[in-house]
Amino acid sequence: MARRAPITEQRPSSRNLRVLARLFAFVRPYRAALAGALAALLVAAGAVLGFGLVLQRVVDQGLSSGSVGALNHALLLFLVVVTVMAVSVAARVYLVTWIGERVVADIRKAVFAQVLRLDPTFFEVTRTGEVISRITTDTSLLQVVVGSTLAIAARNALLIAGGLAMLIVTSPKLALLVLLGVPVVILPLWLLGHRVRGFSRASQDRIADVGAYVDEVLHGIRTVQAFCHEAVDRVRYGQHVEAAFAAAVQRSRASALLTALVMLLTFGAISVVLWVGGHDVVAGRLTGGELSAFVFYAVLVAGSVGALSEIAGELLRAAGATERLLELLDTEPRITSPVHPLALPGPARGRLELGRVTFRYPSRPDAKALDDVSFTLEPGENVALVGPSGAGKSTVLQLLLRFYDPESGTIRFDGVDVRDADPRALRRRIALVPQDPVIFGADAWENIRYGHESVTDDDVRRAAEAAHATEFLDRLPQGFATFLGERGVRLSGGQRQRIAIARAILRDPALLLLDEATSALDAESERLVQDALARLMRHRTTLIIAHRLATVRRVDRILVMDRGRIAASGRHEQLMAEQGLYARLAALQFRAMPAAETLNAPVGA
Ligand SMILES: Nc1ncnc2c1ncn2[C@@H]1O[C@H](COP(=O)(O)OP(=O)(O)OP(=O)(O)O)[C@@H](O)[C@H]1O
Repeated sequence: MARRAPITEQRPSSRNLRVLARLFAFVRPYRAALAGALAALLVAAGAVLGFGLVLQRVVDQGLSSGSVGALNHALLLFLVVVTVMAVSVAARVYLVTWIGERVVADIRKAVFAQVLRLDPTFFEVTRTGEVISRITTDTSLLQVVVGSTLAIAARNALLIAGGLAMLIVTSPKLALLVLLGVPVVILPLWLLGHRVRGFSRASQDRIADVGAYVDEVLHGIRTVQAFCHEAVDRVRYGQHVEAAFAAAVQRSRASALLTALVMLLTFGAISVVLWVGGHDVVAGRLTGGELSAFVFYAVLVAGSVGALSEIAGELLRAAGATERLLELLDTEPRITSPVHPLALPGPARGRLELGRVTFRYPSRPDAKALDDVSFTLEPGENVALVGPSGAGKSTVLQLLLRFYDPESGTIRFDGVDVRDADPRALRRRIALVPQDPVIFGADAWENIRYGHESVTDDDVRRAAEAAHATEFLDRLPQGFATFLGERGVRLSGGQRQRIAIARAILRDPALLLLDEATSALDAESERLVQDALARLMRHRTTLIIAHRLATVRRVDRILVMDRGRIAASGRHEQLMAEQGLYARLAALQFRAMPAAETLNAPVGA
């Protein structure tokens, strides 16, 4: 369980704004809804500003004049403004949330589709938990931002602009006073706000650590328990949690201080305005209504400035999340289809040719996993790969499926260099029966049909019969409709293999890749699996990583691999007679464990 590097570090915020602009590309398809939301936003902001005027009327005409009619009139106006505001706010909330949810749904789909395109190298250098967190947490963060924060920001910006205008209209002198006071209020808040944001980021990173640790431990929970490692994990997890707590406390402290400062400074400023304005009212230079309206606008502007600075942090966080998502969307898979892929000749014959293939795993550039490997599989030929652990057998299969490209040399399938073909077309002609087949959380029909959705139930059943899988599938509670996989019925190793064989039978591939299970099955399962495999391999080009004597005896040819090279090739008897690596492996294994018949233990053990 090696720790792998996170994909991105935090970047400076100047890039973040550009990133938010790119996010707009996802909003563009919903222009109509966006226009509606903007209109609602403008009307609502207008209504709020209108309140000040209504207030001024209520005080000057209703209250000061003592006329009940004027008061009624002013309050009626008040009700009209309230209604307009309520309706426009409702429209704004609905439309903006809708856009947010819609955009996030689109981004989730785009990111997931992208992740499915990426090649194994990406997953080797990226923690799975991190990819999952990008698709879930990062997109949720975006949803909050697109679905509310951005609208709140726009609303506050409008209120600030409109409020300032109304301040000037109501009393230019007091407005000038307020404007002079703004830097005094804003500067300390801005400075402290900056610190709070830094703490928030630190706190988020700590929370990500907590998540990553849980992910790692839960994935390896059986190993953790088998090695009685729980106490160590408990302590380490505790440390991560405490670090997250400490970071959160630091953030809360700064943010509490910020809140107090906001209140003191804004209300202090308002009291100065009230004091100066009050003198003007007493001297008759200003009406009571004007002063009321002025204070209303001043509070509105100050509140909006405060709200804007608060959500600035959230916007930055969202910019970070967006950047990580966009980076994922921009990642180009290393294995791609050429612009004009060569069609593989039809009908498929299943001829395979490796010419001087050398390959290193991108994550281990210092070691050659395959070193100048050449061999040919003629159509219909059954060939076994044997060799000690780490010899490169699985690597050959990975390259044939084109999960990686060789560093030098070529791989030809039916005469076409696999790099010139569409990888999907190539993979459709190949079936892989892995050592430990994956069973998905679906019923048996779907598990066998996997990747071959168009075939009928009858075909699935026939494949299952040929794979000796009907025997156990029919005995399940709901037969083939029984839910298998993680949260369904757990299948035994032999049963999983037979499902995988049924899958391969259904694909009817030109090339069959088989990674024989190392663990010994009971005699009955073993016989059924071997029998199913034998049928599948008949008249079909097959490359099999063989661990069993029964298998190597049956194949046309054996390739012995050692340290990334082909050390020898031939039939079992021939290789035994050569007294080389194969004979040594065989002697060690067959003498020690004649029943298990395992071939690929380390040499010289
Ligand atoms: N994803 C990977 N990244 C880096 N190195 C790898 C990766 N997979 C395998 N290797 C290395 O490549 C070499 C060949 O590995 P490979 O899995 O092909 O051996 P193998 O013959 O199939 O062994 P086994 O019988 O134990 O499965 C080994 O040294 C292994 O450590």
